[in-house]
Amino acid sequence: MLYLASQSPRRRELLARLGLDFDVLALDVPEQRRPEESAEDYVCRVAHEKALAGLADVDHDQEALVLGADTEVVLDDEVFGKPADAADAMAMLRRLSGREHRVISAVSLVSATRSVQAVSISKVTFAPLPGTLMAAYVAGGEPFGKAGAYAIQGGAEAFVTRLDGSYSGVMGLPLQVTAQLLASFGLGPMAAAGAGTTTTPVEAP
Ligand SMILES: Cc1cn([C@H]2C[C@H](O)[C@@H](COP(=O)(O)OP(=O)(O)OP(=O)(O)O)O2)c(=O)[nH]c1=O
Repeated sequence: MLYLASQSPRRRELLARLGLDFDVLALDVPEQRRPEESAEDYVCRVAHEKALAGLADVDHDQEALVLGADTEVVLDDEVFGKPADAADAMAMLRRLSGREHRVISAVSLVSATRSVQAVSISKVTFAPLPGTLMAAYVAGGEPFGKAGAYAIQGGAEAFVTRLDGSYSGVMGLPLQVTAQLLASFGLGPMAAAGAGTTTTPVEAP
């Protein structure tokens, strides 16, 4: 059985697009970057910890395959997670306004015997955002529960002047690399098609 170790409705919606049956596990894994840890290492570690926590949760199922993912917005080397409150959301949007940032999304897939992971890094550029626009966006509530205080799949699509990378990755689950990871377990559209891969999933430590 495939399990999605995530409370994110976006991840549920995106994974469903691959046409697989899966169950959702509600877990709460702490997200705290370690001193000296690079942004990319941090995102990969958290995705892997979510998958491992999910695997522990379904230890009754010997056939379990668990997918964990993490998404963070990174400006220079600063990681923007989900905003704590409206002031925090405003501060993040002000920093992102008129600049390019990265969105790092990592995916980890674990079974009792094997684990693989992949990371997707997208570059997103925001137009300069008027203060009134940011204030209205925050007041509308969309920033909450979203890394970097925005949703590309929502009103923030109008902020984006350039996206270089994976739209689904920015939304929370990069579907191309996810399909590749699933194919390495013989699942999903890329396995069914016997498709070649452009990125080799790496065995997780
Ligand atoms: C940048 C961006 C993020 N997001 C969301 C995706 C994720 O849900 C969230 C990043 O937080 P995460 O900590 O990656 O995920 P989560 O806490 O929502 O869910 P879980 O840990 O249970 O898997 O931000 C968008 O929906 N749209 C966007 O454009």
